[in-house]
Amino acid sequence: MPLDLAVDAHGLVKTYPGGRGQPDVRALDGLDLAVPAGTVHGLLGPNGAGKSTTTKVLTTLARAAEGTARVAGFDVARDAAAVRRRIGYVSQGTGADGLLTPRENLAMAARLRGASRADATARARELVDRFGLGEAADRRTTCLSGGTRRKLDVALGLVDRPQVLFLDEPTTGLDPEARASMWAEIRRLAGEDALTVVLTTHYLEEADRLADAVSIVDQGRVVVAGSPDELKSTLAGDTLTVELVEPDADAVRSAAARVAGLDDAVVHVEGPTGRLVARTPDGSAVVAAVIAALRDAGVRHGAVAVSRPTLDDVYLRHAGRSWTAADATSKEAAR
Ligand SMILES: Nc1ncnc2c1ncn2[C@@H]1O[C@H](COP(=O)(O)OP(=O)(O)OP(=O)(O)O)[C@@H](O)[C@H]1O
Repeated sequence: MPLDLAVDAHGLVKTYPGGRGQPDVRALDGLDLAVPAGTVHGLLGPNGAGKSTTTKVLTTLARAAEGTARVAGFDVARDAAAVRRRIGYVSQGTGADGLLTPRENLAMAARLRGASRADATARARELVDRFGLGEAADRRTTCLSGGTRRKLDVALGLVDRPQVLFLDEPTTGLDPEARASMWAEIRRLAGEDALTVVLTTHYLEEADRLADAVSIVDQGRVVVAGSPDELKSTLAGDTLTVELVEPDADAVRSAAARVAGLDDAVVHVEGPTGRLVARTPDGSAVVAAVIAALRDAGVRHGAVAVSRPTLDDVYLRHAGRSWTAADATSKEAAR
């Protein structure tokens, strides 16, 4: 493995038993991942894409049936203990004891990892300062806001001074202000300590704003990887979005197919409303033709927008379905 890769994984496969006579679930289906040391890497994918399973394999909590992975220079299967000494892992649930204060939680975590009482107290103080926990550091953890509790979770992942920190959905459930504050914190951590951060997220905006590079995961594979800007710049042209009223999806699709210069058209219907999203080399040149084609097909429409590519469009191009549709499908499947 090149020394500058903090994570280097090839062909990871992991299946879970389906249960109740259902077929097995292939959660990872040949997943590759390369994360340069000192960077923030986003594992981005809709619900059920395989992000958490990837994190579990890389943190030695689960074993892949096939493939290899090295983290901080060590093989996750053969040198699991060496990997564990070099990583921090913050899962989706909290690891903090609600009855203790953040300071006590941090000191206890350090003690559990073998620190003397004095060292544990000093490490807790350092992390309290670093995360700006202030007076919240000495209040019972259950009394804190969601954002502060999540910061404590991240601080707990850093008690052991890891080289690689894995964060599973660090901002799910946080309000926009707490989310922005967490983003700033993660960026600062990576910048100041040459720490490598691998975070899973299903927020496109989070990956776009925070990550040096992203791997877009879909159905257990990485469908495309690169910096958010690189990925977006591979998509020339514009995205055209037309809001629809009580649409008949087939009629919209065939209307879109009749418009020259409209690619990757996807129709998303949600109850009485819907949306047509398509790629086009020049949005302003096709707007009139799209509206005319929809009218001819008897489809009522609302606002029409032309925008520059987003990561949503990158996902659409590489996964063959829109992000919203993929998320909706996996939520449906989970019911
Ligand atoms: N313990 C398990 N037993 C059976 N199936 C599982 C188990 N854990 C995950 N799966 C399935 O494996 C697939 C990948 O799940 P995973 O949790 O890795 O996805 P994810 O991208 O992290 O999704 P989310 O954002 O919802 O956490 C899904 O189909 C999921 O239902």
